[in-house]
Amino acid sequence: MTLLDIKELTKNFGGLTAVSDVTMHLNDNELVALIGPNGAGKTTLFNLLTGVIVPSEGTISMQTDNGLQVLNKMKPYKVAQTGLARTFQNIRLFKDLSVLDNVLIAMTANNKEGFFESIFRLPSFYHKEAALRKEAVDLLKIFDMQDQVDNLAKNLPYGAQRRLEIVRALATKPRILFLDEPAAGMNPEETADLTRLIRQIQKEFRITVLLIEHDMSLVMNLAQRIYVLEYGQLIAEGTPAEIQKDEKVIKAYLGGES
Ligand SMILES: Nc1ncnc2c1ncn2[C@@H]1O[C@H](COP(=O)(O)OP(=O)(O)OP(=O)(O)O)[C@@H](O)[C@H]1O
Repeated sequence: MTLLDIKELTKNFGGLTAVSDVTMHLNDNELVALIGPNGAGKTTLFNLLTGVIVPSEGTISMQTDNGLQVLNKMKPYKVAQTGLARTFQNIRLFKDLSVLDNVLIAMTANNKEGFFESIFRLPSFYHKEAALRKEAVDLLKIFDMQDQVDNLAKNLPYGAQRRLEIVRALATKPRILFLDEPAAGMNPEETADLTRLIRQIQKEFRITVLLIEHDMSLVMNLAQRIYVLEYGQLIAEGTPAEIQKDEKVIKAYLGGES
């Protein structure tokens, strides 16, 4: 089933077309990669899909519990409520808060009830808080971070900060998770761990994952399907085996790296 449908999407910045007439889709519970050389328009596409910027043309529609919704002009928090979550290229944690608080904030951002319970500290507030804490710790366990719950985010090693970002995105219970260069700056061992984790969370939470990544071993190991962007245009779509053989891709991207 198609979960996210993107039709003829274009974004102009003045005279520059950063994303040009892109049509693509994401199916339920699939793991897709978006690759392309520097400046190809990958981050701009993520920003369009998550409501950070508004498209110049085209449509983005998402299959939600309330039927098909057009996301084009929605604010980012509204887009998030339809079930989209993302991480950013540069780490955006609350660095002076604990690991656990970072996750709890992400969880409660989507929790609309409980105003009076929390103001008056009713017993139900404490029950809910205990349940949320357990849920947060369970999530952190999957990422092998259960021993770091009380550490400040800023004191975590770099790889752990990146993992915490993914935990925070997952804490919002998304149907689609966008990961912007999740392995950037990681060493090979951390990248291998991350590859396993991404596969595990996609299966366990039955979510769709779209990731931007420059690390080709991660992409080829992990993705079921790959889209390739060059100068804002989609130049190829296919399985990792197909993409590795694609003449246009070799010329535009992979060829440049070998
Ligand atoms: N807010 C903006 N205003 C003007 N130009 C922009 C803006 N954001 C991006 N661009 C331009 O759009 C093009 C695409 O940039 P984008 O960051 O989306 O590429 P990318 O594929 O994510 O690159 P990288 O792999 O280096 O992160 C680039 O030429 C960039 O300079």
